[in-house]
Amino acid sequence: MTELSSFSLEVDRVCKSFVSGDHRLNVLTDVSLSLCAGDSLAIVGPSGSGKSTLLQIIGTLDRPDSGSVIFENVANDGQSRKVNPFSLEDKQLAELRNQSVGFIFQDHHLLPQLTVLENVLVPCLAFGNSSDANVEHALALIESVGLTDRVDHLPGQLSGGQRERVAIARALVMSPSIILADEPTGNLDRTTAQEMTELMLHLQHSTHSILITVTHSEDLASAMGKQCELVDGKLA
Ligand SMILES: Nc1ncnc2c1ncn2[C@@H]1O[C@H](COP(=O)(O)OP(=O)(O)OP(=O)(O)O)[C@@H](O)[C@H]1O
Repeated sequence: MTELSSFSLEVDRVCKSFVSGDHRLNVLTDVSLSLCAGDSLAIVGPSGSGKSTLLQIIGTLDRPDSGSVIFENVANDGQSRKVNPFSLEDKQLAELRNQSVGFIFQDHHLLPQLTVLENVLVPCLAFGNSSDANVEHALALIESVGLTDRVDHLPGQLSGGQRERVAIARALVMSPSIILADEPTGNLDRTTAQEMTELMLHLQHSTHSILITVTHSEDLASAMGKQCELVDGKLA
C-alpha cells in the first residue's frame, strides 16, 4: 500500500436545509473551510446554529443540498487523489467513512454487551477485517488511553471518563485521517474534561490527523489550534 504523505479536507459552500411539512429550515448557508493533516478546529456557536449538522456532513453521515466536501490524499510521490464522498455508491461511501473518519460522541455509543477491547475493535469488524494486527493496534491504543487493566471490562463497569477513553481509542483504531468529536467533554467534570482534551490532542498530534470538535466549552475550544463560529448556519 502506498504510504500517504498528506491529507486535506475542503468544505466548499455547503448548504443544508431540512423540510418539515411546508416549512423549510435553512440550517447551513455557504459554509466553507479548509484543513490539513495536523490541524485541530473547534466549531462553536449558539444552540441550533448548525454545528452538529456540519459535523455530520463532514463525516459523510448526511449529505449537503449543494456545495462539496473533498478529501484529498497526496502520496509521497506527489500523486494527488481527490474524492468527493457524495459521488460514491453507498457501499463505497461506507467504506471510505469507515477508513477515513473516526467519531467521538458525547454519549460514547459503546455497545454495553461488548468488552473494552471488543468495543475498540468494532470499526475493524464492520468490513470483516479482524486481523491480529488490528487486535495489536487496538491493545496499543487501549494502553495509550490508560485502560490496559480494563481491557476485559464491560462499559457498565467503567466511569464516564473511562468510557470516553474507550470511545477515543475506538475512533482511532482505523487510523483515520479525520477525527470528529461532537461535545466530547459535555458530560465530564472539568478536570476529566481537561484530561480528555489533552489526550485527544496528544493522539491527534501523534497520528497527524485532522481533529474537529463541536463544543460549547470555552476550555475545549481554546485548546484547539483553530476556532470558527457558526451563527444561524453561516460562519461568522
Ligand atoms: N434531521 C433533522 N430534521 C429536521 N431538522 C433538523 C434535523 N437535524 C437538525 N435539525 C435542525 O437543524 C438545526 C441545527 O441543528 P444542529 O443539531 O446542527 O445544531 P447545533 O448547533 O449542533 O445545536 P446544539 O448546540 O444545541 O447541539 C436545529 O434547528 C435542528 O432542530
